[in-house]
Order: sequence, then structure tokens, then C-alpha cells
Amino acid sequence: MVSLTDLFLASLLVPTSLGSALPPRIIDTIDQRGGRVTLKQVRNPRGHKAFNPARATYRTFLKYGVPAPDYIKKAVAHIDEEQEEAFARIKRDTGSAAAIPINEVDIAYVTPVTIGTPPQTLMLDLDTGSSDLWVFSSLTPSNQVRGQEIYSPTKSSTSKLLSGHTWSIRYGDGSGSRGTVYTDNFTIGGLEVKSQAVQAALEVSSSFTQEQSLDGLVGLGFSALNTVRPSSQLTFFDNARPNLDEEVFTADLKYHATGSYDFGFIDSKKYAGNITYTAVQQSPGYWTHSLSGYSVGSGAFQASQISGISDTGTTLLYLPTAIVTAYYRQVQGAQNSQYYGGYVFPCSSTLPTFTFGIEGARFTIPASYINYTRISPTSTTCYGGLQSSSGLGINIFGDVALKAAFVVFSGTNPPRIGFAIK
Ligand SMILES: C[C@@H](SC(=N)N)c1ccc(Cl)cc1
Ligand SMILES: C[C@@H](SC(=N)N)c1ccc(Cl)cc1
Repeated sequence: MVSLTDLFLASLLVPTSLGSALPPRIIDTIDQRGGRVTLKQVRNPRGHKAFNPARATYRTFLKYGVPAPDYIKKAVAHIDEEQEEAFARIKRDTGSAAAIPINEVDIAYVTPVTIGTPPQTLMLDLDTGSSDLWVFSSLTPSNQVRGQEIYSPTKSSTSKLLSGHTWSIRYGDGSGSRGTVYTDNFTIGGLEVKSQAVQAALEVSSSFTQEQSLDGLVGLGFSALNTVRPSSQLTFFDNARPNLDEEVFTADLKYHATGSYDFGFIDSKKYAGNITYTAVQQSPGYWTHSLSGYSVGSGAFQASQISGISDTGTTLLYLPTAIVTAYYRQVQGAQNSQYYGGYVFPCSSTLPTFTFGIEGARFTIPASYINYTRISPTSTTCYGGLQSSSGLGINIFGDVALKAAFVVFSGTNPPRIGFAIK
């Protein structure tokens, strides 16, 4: 019995004079002696077109001048159709959305999301340092809501109460919230997750009430950190991952400008050179990794493994005291002020840059990012974007560092994080 493969290969046996007629990438070598052809299978660079064996057979009939029977013609169509359906089903979800600073010093960034049917649009803080997706809601006491958009589950035909489930979260800066849980359709930048756990706030702390441009958070940490009980819930990224083209999301945060978050793909237009990846320890649930060292201004690079978390939800860069004092020693008039709760300096200071290493790569934070903000609108004293982590118990590579790079959060197994110049 002649197999389909034989027929296919037979249809490729071409007189050597025509050998060159086939694109070189397909024909690896042509053995001139026996007229034999060695085929190197290469992935079709044009994406997902597959080989249709019935079409090869059809062509073989044509080639030998034999009219192809009707069933062969039908078989070609059947296989094309099934292949189209199959390719339509494979991973192809992606999303892309803006990361908008909520004030003039980039204290946090918000991203438009839609929840429910019909879609309710809220502006949420995508936070790789936590894993709860919670929103101001119709259940939040009105005296705790000051200008925020709210999610009203009763106005959504697709909302479902996750009965008996509650949540309560406390952030590192002392802020916090608690509430109850619904599932509903949730999209970011066109990427939809059906039945995403949406944690509706029954109570929020004052710092959230005062932040009128922030309607809640989307936790993008590892789901182990989720506070919903009795059963913890998955993050948007964990829910979306099975459908994503690539198991990644990227952060392109910008200084005093709108950046973006992408899901499911790495946009090569958003960075220059190569992405340098480094290992992530996902316990207890943060994107924990090491810096390979640092340098201050034009000083020599100090190689040193500095473990910390890449956290889009934290505004500033918090590093060990030894590094921070080495930095501010270069700043005339700088001091670690108990009164102001951190390193301050005269706003007129000329600050050095700060460079951090990821493996062999180097990323330089411009001085402007570290001249973070005036203590008050009329003050000549400024607060640094680089502060000591000694009170935190953890080093935090917050927005001041992340906005100096294009960052790839890779949910592969094992997870890893990548940094590129932009
Ligand atoms: C992980 C962040 S909070 C967040 N990004 N949701 C954090 C943790 C601990 C301290 Cl001490 C300060 C900040
Ligand atoms: C992510 C958490 S904690 C943190 N500041 N890193 C947060 C974000 C925004 C506000 Cl207004 C209050 C708290």
C-alpha cells in the first residue's frame, strides 16, 4: 500500500535540474549522484499553515495526468476545514492597555478595565505586589467613596455572588480593604476572562478613599497571596494564561507619562536590544528576584546579589541602607530625616543617576526619577525616590526602578522576569 507520505515525497522527487526551483530553505542538500533529495523539515515562517496530505495526493494525480477522483477533491476541503478550526482554537489571546499616572509624581498608575454585562469601566492599579482583584463597589459605604467609579454587581447580568466568601487585605504602607466576592466577566485591553473573582469592597482605608482616581487593584502577584477565604481565588493573569499566545505580561511604565501593560505577547517595538532574564522565586507569592549589583552616578559597579520584589504597586525604590547612604553621600545637603520619614535634600541639588544590574545587564535610573517630589508645593526640600528598605524587611524594586526599563513578567514554569532598555 503506498502511504500518503510516500506519495507526498514522490511528488517532491524532482529532476536535479529543477532542484534549485524549490526555495533553498526547504531543500537542505541535493545528492547529485543518485538524484536523491534530503529534506530538512522547517517551520513554515508564515505561521500556522499545515500540510494537507489530500492536496498532495490530488497534485500527484494531476502530475501524472490522471483525473483526480471526486472523493479526493472533497478530502482536500475536509482537511483544510478541520485544520482551520484547529488553528482557530489554539492560544491566541492577547491584551494591551494604558498605564496612566494618577498624579504629577507618578504615585501610582491606573489602567481601564471593564467588569460585567453591560461593561462597567473602572480605573484599577495593576499591582505585581499583591494578588487580590478588588474594587470600590455599590456595597462600599458612601462616606468612604470620594469620586471613585464603583462596580455594581446588581447592574450586571453576568455577576454571581461567591456565597460565603470574604476577603481582607493589609498593604505594606498600612492601607487596606475588605469585603465580599462576586464572579463576573472582566477585560483588560480586549483580553477577557469570564467568571473572574471580583472582590467588592465593604470597607476601604482612608488612603484609598483619598485617592479619588483609583477605583481598586488588580493583583498580578502569584495567586498564593490571594486573601479570599474559605477558598482563595486566581488572579486575572492566572485565569487568562491558558489562552494567551505567550504566558507573559509586560510592564512599560513611564516617568510623568502614560505607559502600557501587555498580556500574552512581548512587543518588540517597546524596547531596544535584548531582554535579560533572571530567576524568580515565587514564594511567598511576590515576583522575587535578585539584582546583580549597583552603581552610583559614574562610580564603579558594586557586584552584590540584592534580593527583592519587582512591584508595580509600590511607588519608590527601597534598597538596603548601605546602598542608600552611599547614594545620598553624593548629594550636598542630603539627610535621612526622621521628621520627613526618609532621605530628603535641597530641591536644587544635582542628583547622581542610579544604576542597577540584572545579571550582566545594566539599567540606569535618571536623576530626575530620584528627585521624587517637593515635601510641599512651596517647600525647597525634596523627598528621594530611593529610600532605605531597613524598616520594611524586604527590598522593593518599585515604580522608580521599573519605569527605567521594559519588564517582562514570565509565568512560564519556572517563572522568570526579564528587563530590557527602552
Ligand atoms: C508588596 C508591597 S504592597 C503592594 N504592592 N501591594 C509592600 C509590601 C511590604 C511593604 Cl513593608 C511595603 C510594600
Ligand atoms: C498597592 C497599595 S500599597 C502600596 N502603596 N504599595 C496601594 C496602592 C495605592 C494606594 Cl492609594 C494605597 C495603597
